[in-house]
Amino acid sequence: MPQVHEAATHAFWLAGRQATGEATFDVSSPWNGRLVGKVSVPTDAQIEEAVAAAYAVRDAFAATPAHVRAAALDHVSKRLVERTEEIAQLISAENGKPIKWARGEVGRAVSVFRFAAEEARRFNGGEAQRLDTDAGGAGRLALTRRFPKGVVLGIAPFNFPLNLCAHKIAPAIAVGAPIILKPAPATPLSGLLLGELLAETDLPAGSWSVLPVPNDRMPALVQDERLPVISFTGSDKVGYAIMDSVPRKHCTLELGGNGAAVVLADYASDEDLDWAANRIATFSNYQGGQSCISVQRVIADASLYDRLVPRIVAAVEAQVTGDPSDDATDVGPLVSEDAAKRVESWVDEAAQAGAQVLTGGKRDGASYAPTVLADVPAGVTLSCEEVFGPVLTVQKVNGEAEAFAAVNDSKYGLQAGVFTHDLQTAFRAHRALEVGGVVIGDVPSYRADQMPYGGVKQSGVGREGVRFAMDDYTYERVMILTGLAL
Ligand SMILES: NC(=O)C1=CN([C@@H]2O[C@H](COP(=O)(O)OP(=O)(O)OC[C@H]3O[C@@H](n4cnc5c(N)ncnc54)[C@H](OP(=O)(O)O)[C@@H]3O)[C@@H](O)[C@H]2O)C=CC1
Ligand SMILES: O=C(O)[C@H](O)COP(=O)(O)O
Repeated sequence: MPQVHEAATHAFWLAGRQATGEATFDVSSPWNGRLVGKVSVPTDAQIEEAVAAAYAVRDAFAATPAHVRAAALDHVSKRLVERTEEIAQLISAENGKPIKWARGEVGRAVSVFRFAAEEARRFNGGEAQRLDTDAGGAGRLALTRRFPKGVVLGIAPFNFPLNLCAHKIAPAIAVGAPIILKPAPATPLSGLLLGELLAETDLPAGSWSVLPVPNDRMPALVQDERLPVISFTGSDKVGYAIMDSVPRKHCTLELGGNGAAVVLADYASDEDLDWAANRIATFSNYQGGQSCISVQRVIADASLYDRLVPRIVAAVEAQVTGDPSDDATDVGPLVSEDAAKRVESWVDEAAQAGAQVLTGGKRDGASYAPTVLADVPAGVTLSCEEVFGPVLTVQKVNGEAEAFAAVNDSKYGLQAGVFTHDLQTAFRAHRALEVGGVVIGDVPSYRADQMPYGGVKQSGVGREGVRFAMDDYTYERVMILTGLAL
């Protein structure tokens, strides 16, 4: 069985090579407090060195042949496959994520790098447009290709310590944009391990760095004019603070959500309700609910509400909680005891305001029991904010229009799931729901890594998903050829 590098001091990656700074911080398991590793913190001079190197290499990197970038991406993908078990254990140890979900995350990162390799080979063939549609354009042709906007600053959160780093790095390499990645301080080890794999490639020095920069030194990096693109995943509070502080930069913000699963009247057979209940229970609790597309709100038609809710409660109670390293565990701890205390306070607030706790509602250290609430009053925090914990609310509605209005009654708009068999309803949902993605016949928590992913309203701006992030990191530059025999 491969071993996680216990309590080793992890160097960071400065312009493609390992380096250490003057200080370190500890990374501990949220499950048992065990020290998982120590991480070296870059000094100001080292951060400057990484930025200067990325800036200096930007033109050369953009001009790298596609096969070089694709080969590097393929290499990382293959090495992730080879080291899957070790990396899954690392994710599980630093994040508290159950090992089966951690293995799934590594599998997704394998795909992200593979998709990026494929896209790198296809990217920028150019698009020709004849301009002789008017007399003034006779003999003229526009050739449009995309070029990097510049060095990318990627900021990743703790909930998918590997794959959300992959979603920043892989598209940047695919387009030839240098990237400086800041992993989340709670879970930096997976992002640093990605550096090990990148260091095995022929990518030019300076084209990538992984720097665990403390937050108090982030504003300077965010303001740095040599980094014109910021790709951030995390809370709306921090994301918008960053964007507001640099209004002239290109910011992609992938922020929170309070994902809704709608169960409509036609989804009423016993088989339908069992499927919906099981999917809802699984995906309100996966990664302890710490995914911005986890199910937070169930919006069920009144005609089936009384048959659905007991099934959901039973399926939630069947979730296996406990040690994240155990293959059988479905739900582990949250990222920290503070996070679990916050979830506890929101559930307690809702209960005091009249909500019924149908199951769960208990905390043990950093672990919070999978929880279902009904009759949650509109004004409480749980009704308005992203809970980011293993908690779901159930709500009764009359008909499709009321259900869709309830989904849209949120400041967030990331993804929604609609359980229906009706094609017309599916199209109406697609048109009516103010979200970045509508999943028909399943929960909102489905993300394929190659599809466009991102939100509207407070859920963010811009799209990730390999090709879409590549578009985001680049801009169109047109070349007009003249005097041609078109
Ligand atoms: N959309 C999503 O997937 C996510 C949503 N969230 C939501 O956010 C809540 C809080 O989680 P949290 O991890 O604190 O999320 P944050 O938004 O605070 O953190 C996300 C990333 O941004 C970093 N960061 C924090 N402050 C700054 C800053 N001023 N400048 C640059 N980078 C900064 C964080 O580092 P550091 O950890 O040191 O603060 C981390 O790497 C969650 O409960 C959840 O509701 C969180 C994570 C992901
Ligand atoms: O499945 C995923 O990739 C995540 O849910 C996306 O990450 P997010 O929770 O940060 O959106």
